Amino acid sequence: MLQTTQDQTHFIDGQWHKGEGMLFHSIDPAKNKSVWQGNGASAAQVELALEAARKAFIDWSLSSFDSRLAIVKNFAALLEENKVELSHAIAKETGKPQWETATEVAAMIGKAGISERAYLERTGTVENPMPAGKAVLRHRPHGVVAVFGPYNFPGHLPNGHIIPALLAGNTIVFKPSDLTPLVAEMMVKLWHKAGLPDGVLNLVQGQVDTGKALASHPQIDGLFFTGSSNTGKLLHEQFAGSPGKILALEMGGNNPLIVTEVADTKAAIHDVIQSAYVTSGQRCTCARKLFVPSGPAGDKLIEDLIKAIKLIRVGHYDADEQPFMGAMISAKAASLMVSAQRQLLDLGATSLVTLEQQDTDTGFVTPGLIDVTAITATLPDEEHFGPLLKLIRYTDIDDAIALANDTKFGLSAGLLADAQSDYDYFLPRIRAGIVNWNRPITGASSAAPFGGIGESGNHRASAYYAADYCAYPVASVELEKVTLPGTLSPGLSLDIE
Ligand SMILES: NC(=O)C1=CN([C@@H]2O[C@H](COP(=O)(O)OP(=O)(O)OC[C@H]3O[C@@H](n4cnc5c(N)ncnc54)[C@H](O)[C@@H]3O)[C@@H](O)[C@H]2O)C=CC1
Ligand SMILES: O=C(O)CCC(=O)N[C@@H](CCC(=O)O)C(=O)O
Repeated sequence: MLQTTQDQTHFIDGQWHKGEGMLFHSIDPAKNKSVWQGNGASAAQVELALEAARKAFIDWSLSSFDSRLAIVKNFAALLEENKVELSHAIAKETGKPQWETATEVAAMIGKAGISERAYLERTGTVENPMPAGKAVLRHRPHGVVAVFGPYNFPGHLPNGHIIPALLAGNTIVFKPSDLTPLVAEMMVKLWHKAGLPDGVLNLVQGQVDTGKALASHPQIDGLFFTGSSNTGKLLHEQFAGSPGKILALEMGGNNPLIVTEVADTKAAIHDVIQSAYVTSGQRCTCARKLFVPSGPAGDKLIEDLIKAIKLIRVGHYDADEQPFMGAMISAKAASLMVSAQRQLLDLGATSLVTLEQQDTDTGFVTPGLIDVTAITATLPDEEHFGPLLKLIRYTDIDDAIALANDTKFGLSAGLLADAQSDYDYFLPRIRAGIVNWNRPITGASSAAPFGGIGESGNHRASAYYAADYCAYPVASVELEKVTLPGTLSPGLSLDIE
């Protein structure tokens, strides 16, 4: 059922089509083997997908919430049935270890129930009595929306837009990352099997040209994007002058993690590693800057952190002894991390644990820790999307917080501190959409809003709040019969007979 062929690349109006655009393929970054190949969707095929979504919109949006929910539940049940196959495909296409991709599929399954609750709580129907009649709040779907997904969670993150969008009654054209087409194809096959009517969810695969054709098309009523800030900003520019279209951007971060005083240094080291190196540093929430106090306690923490980083197992996604870190998404992404490290060293940083690409044909890199204390004034405010953590030593917490906030991004931030008073000080001063205390800053909950400030997003938080951008409110005052009010406004008379 989940087999792939080159003739089944795009799913438009309930049918699989061969692509008419550029040939592209996805590569297993751990084994350097081709996983999937096909031709991207041409602009004409993108157009067909949008027409199909438009045609399907009326019936889908008028169907009952319960009937839409039933299909979402079928999909969740199919994910459960196919979880091993899907999690193995994610591992193969991204290099992430299978223990981790199993958690990705579990998050996808959990999204169904969470989105149902969010829909009812945030966008349900509310009635309030009025002196004459009642006030009713309802929500309507936007229409045809485009969903763009990133490669790092090729199942979970697009799914986090797709499920709430469908529950709200929108129809969709989905453009996944061109690095993970297999996972997208498998997901869409499961939706079809779940009973989604033709045209409600369409899949167009391809590279930037396909993305541009979709994002710039006048037929979309909205676009839900998870990906890099660079692409998100391009989309934002493209949407300028279209205030009637909804744009939800979930983008990158340059996230700080500050340590003050902690008794259990092993626990602190665990939380640092989980924040910086999980998914080989390829989470938007990953810690990029670690602030540790100057002095002997900080020195000891760093000494132990270095030892622990050197013990992190890096390896194949399917190894019997599972690694903590798999390969990065591509050999190119790995070599970009080596270059980023080189650039920081050239600026005057000191390597404490050197990130190394294990061979130039694969995405394997070892985790790195680099002391950038001497170059904070010239530190580039860039998201280095990989396992390279920058260390900054500080003496004054206000300086540390100021440096932590000295970024155009604002996605996640964390404090490791035993004193509640430290957190009380930190929380109102740090600028981020996710602020954690004594917990890793990765692994955000789908049951909470998920989004950042600055260039991390555009105030359209996802996860629990995705319901908000999937529907617009319609406020009505209603009275069953046209009725004359008891008192007329001054100056009005209806003595007309
Ligand atoms: N805030 C959040 O929720 C999350 C953000 N991210 C961010 O995503 C990035 C990694 O994902 P990537 O796949 O590299 O992102 P990306 O921006 O390269 O690609 C995202 C999607 O946009 C498409 N695309 C790329 N250029 C386009 C263009 N000019 N016009 C239209 N579509 C275009 C891609 O094909 C893909 O489907 C990181 O920056 C990470 O921080 C990742 C996960 C979660
Ligand atoms: O979208 C949700 O349901 C919750 C947010 C989430 O799962 N975040 C993950 C992955 C996102 C990323 O960082 O790429 C996390 O915070 O680890």
